[in-house]
Amino acid sequence: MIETQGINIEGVLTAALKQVQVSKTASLVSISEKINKVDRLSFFAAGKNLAKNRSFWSNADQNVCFVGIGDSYTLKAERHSYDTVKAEWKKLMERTIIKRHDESANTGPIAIGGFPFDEENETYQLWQGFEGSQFRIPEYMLTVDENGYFLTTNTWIDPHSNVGKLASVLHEERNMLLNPPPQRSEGVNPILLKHEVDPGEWKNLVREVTDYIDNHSVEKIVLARELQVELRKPCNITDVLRQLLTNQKNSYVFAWESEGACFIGASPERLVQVKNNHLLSTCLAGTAPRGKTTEDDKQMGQALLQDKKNREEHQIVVNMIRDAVLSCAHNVQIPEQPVIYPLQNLQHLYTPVRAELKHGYTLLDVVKKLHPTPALSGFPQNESLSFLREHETLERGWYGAPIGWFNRSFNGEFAVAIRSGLICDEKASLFAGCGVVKDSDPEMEYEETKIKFTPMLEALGG
Ligand SMILES: C=C(O[C@@H]1C=C(C(=O)O)C=C[C@H]1O)C(=O)O
Ligand SMILES: [Mg+2]
Repeated sequence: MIETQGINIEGVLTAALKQVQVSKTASLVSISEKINKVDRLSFFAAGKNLAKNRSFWSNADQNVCFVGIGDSYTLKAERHSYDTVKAEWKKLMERTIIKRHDESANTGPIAIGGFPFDEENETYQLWQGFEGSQFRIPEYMLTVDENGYFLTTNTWIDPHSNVGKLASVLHEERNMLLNPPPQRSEGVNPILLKHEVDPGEWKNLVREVTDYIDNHSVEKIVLARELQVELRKPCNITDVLRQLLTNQKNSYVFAWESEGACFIGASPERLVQVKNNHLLSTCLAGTAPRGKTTEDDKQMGQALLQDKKNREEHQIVVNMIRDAVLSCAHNVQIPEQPVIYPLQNLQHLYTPVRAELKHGYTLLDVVKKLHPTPALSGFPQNESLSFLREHETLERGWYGAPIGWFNRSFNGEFAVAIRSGLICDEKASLFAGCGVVKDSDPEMEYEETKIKFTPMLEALGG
């Protein structure tokens, strides 16, 4: 018999086998337990020996963290993603056997993944492996939260499974992950080449948008651009995560590997969190650099709070999120004025939105209502999306889209995947955008996007 930290895996699987032999269908078995402290990045790095696809998520307060190794199941949807994912997840949960030996709300079968920025977009040159919406339940998932460290093991069992063999494989792999060799940074991997994709054309497009806003009933359009980077050696994702976690406070840090590529970033923008019907969303738009001295910095923050153009950019987001949240929640609370949200390289205008979800709505319904907010597409949503489809040459893929997780009862959280990049070996494409309103100046918007590349550039060693 194999015992791990008080949990008898073979026993759990034997009981599960009896169940599936009665139902005659395969089931996902999800076993979670409390474990001793393990370094999250060492766990992530050790996972490379076991599986191609790893996932990483840390919330902005760094008190909820998931590290996923492999996929025991991947949910994919190309169309009507939110409804499809929701329905498929419910079906999967009905045939999942859950054994929990812990007190955390963040263990058991958890789906980690993302939606595309625009479902209508079907050209996937850059984004191979990230087609449509994809959520995975990792084979092994480390949870780190306020209650401690937990391991969830997710495995399939069918009426013919050899439980003894399965248990011994799981045991061996878990041992490997839970006793990882200590991780040290591989050192600097210098950036050899930086290539901004058509900056001149991009500034022209900003001008075109301001003209367009003057002549149409559109208030804001968010334009994004790409910076291509080449490193000396293939990128070490663990090192990039370490940099982001250390330097980008107040940010969600995420990584999602697929087909040899990794989408990774440190986003300050919460889309929505749902915890037992409590909803928390965020309006984040309006940007200024950080000052060099404390005095300077404070003054720049004050100037941002009073700047007409940035306040307009921000207010458009607040209005839309308020309407979207009102349609599915009550007790909606939104402060009158934004405050400053400070980041390592820049500061934003920030307004939190709190509410109670109405009966019948889930996290995914709210994501559907919110995405894309005017912080990422513009306003009105349809008009700005049509403009982007016609004029933006960048393939946004998962950039600017909801990325996050949810559990069996649809508690979870999504961030907006900005300050991010897609890395494949020694090559990376970084993305940054900005809200263009009628008073936008192409040069200033260009500078704004330039600073938005810095979190990823610094993390890559530039
Ligand atoms: C689009 C991005 O950021 C968004 C645009 C902002 C702005 O224009 O002021 C600020 C925060 C984000 O909502 C990005 O970082 O790529
Ligand atoms: Mg802006």
